[in-house]
Amino acid sequence: LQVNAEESGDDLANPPKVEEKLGAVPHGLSTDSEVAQREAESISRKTLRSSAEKFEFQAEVSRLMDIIINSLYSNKDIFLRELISNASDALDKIRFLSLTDKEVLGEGDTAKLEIQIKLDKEKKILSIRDRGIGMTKEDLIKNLGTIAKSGTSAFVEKMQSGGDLNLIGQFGVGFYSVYLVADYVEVISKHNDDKQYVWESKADGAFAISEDTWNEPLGRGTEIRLHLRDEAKEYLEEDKLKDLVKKYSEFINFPIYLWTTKEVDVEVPADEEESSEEEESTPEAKEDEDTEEDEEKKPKTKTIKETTSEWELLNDVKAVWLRSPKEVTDEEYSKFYHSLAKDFGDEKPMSWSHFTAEGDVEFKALLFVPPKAPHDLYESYYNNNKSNLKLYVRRVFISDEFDDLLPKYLNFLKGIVDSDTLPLNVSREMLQQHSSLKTIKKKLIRKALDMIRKIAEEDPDEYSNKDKTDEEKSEMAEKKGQYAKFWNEFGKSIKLGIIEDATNRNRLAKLLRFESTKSDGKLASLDEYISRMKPGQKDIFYITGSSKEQLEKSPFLERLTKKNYEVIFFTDPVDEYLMQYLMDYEDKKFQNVSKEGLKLGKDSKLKDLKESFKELTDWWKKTLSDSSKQAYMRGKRVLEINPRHPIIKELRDKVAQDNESEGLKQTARLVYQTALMESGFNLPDPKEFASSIYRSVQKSLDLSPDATVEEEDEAEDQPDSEEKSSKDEAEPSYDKDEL
Ligand SMILES: Nc1ncnc2c1ncn2[C@@H]1O[C@H](COP(=O)(O)OP(=O)(O)OP(=O)(O)O)[C@@H](O)[C@H]1O
Repeated sequence: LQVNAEESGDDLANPPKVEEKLGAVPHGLSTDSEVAQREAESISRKTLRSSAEKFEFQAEVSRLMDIIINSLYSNKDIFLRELISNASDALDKIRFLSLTDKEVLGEGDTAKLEIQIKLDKEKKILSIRDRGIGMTKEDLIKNLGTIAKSGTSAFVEKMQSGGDLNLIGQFGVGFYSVYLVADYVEVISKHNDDKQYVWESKADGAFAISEDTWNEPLGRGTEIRLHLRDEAKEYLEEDKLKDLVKKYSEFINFPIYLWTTKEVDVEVPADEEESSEEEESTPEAKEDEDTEEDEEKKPKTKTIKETTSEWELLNDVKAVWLRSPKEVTDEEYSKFYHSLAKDFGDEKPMSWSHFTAEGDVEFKALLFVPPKAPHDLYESYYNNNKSNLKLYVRRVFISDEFDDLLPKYLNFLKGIVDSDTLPLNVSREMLQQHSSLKTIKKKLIRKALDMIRKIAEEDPDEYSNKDKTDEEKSEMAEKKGQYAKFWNEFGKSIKLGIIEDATNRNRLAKLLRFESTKSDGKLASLDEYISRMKPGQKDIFYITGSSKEQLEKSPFLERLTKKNYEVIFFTDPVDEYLMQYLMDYEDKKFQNVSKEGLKLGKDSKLKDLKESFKELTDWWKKTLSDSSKQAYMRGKRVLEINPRHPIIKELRDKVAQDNESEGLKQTARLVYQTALMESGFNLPDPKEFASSIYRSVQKSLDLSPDATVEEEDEAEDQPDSEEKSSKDEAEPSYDKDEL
């Protein structure tokens, strides 16, 4: 008998009620046994189970809950999407584990990856259940109360300064929004590694945990029961819940079911007495006796109302990124972004890029530029490589914390990547090492930078739209000011990109914006700067400082503005650092106008040349003095250098082209090293070497010191000291006599 009982799963000491076995009692909602237990303990919703283990919430969490429970915030709906999103995350986690171990899913209903919502109008309970990963006792204690996440205090601060509760999900504390609508909450959870537990709290500073011996076993997963406040009764209406799921959770990748109850008309056999009574009491029946007689031969039926319940699927499980971009509307993209980014503000994403990459590595991706930067974008910038992209492999969610899918400076982007090329049944660590990731990253960067460039191109404030049709112009009007908005939110990321990403430096420099002496209070780009350069102006001038106002008073600036040169204001603390990396743009060098010895116009080339040779000569002299007797002896056999020497010729050509990539200094060093090698380490006489190269290069550039050091009109305007230093520099500092 016992063996049979075990097989059937029945507990003889505690036989389940017939209704439970048939599933007539809505799953997991308060059962009679629980009510009985609670009544026996004389516990009302005002007290927690006396037998439970009690815990105090961490102080910040407690403050957060106080804020939520006392909030007058009118949009209380948000709790549902937060719970559904948590349920979906838990399902993603178990599905991921099942890739390498099928057993974890269990069998029968437990293996169904779905979300169920049930309402109990009588007891005013709304419950949401998932068959996700579940929580162990320890998880319940840590996740729902004792470990405050970094977002907790940030969110509390935000709320205290009038922030929007709607953004709760972005701070990673979405669960607590349940207290917008409930005054008592139970979380029943079963993890594969532990027993089933109940967490409960009235948001009064404490929560309790008990091993669950009275509810229906969940198999695996979590059920959240919200005991709704009186003023939140609307969440017991099926239609309200259907609307909310449609509105907020349309893009959840697991089926969401609602247990719906309907009254339907059912034909049932009418009983004999009833039908004869009816016949007698109906006068018309007598009149139509003939017809009635005919009908009497048929079985008598009647229509009655019957209540039936069934699971109704509320969402269409579709992956937006798998659809063709032509089929997806702007509104759908926008809604998908909100659900993906847990950003339920009113604003649309600034832009998106939906594409399929083909070739060796195939993947689909959908990237978004959010309307606003998240609160903690730069907080842990230097030790956080995690991108905000969700990685899927063949529709299966793998991770949203994948390292290095995008470079750090693009971490403000949100989106998903779904690859068919990556393997499914390997660990996250192995996937992280997969060679295809490099290709994916490269393509994502390219697409991301294109998407940002388009924000600028479509912004009428950025480019003249005189060649556009009226229709195009009205479309563009919507995008007015978008790039300035982008720059305001994410400009720093672009600057960090210029610093970190040498490969894409030029592309990123195109996206750079700044104010300048000629930008008229607006933002300007480097291309605009170049288009306004004076004839003969070779360099891009900039000045750095803490504010535009302070810089406008700078005497260095005055010298240039007098001559109508445009000067860029770099006022962000990161700009100094940025300019160490951004050496040139479109063959134009950047010149800091507050550096000593600034030359305007073509003389800067000569200055560079002189600097190169001075450096070269210094280095040379040092080499000579450092070298041993042997080197000195070698040096005595002087290498004959003449202008026709191939190395000298190469140097001349490079200087004449003003080859930016090599740089004069590097070229000079290179030439000297090569000369050394070629001469078999016979060191030439430094004086002779320097002045002969100098002379020959000068000749080829036709730069006679006297004629070119200063533009004539400039010399007049120079303050005395600068004039002097310019003149000094006019003499080659490594002329024979000086050396
Ligand atoms: N249904 C659930 N199944 C399993 N674990 C859950 C469930 N709901 C919540 N949790 C756990 O509780 C934690 C806290 O949830 P909470 O909603 O406050 O934050 P979050 O899910 O991390 O972030 P967000 O609010 O952005 O969704 C989660 O990180 C998760 O570990």
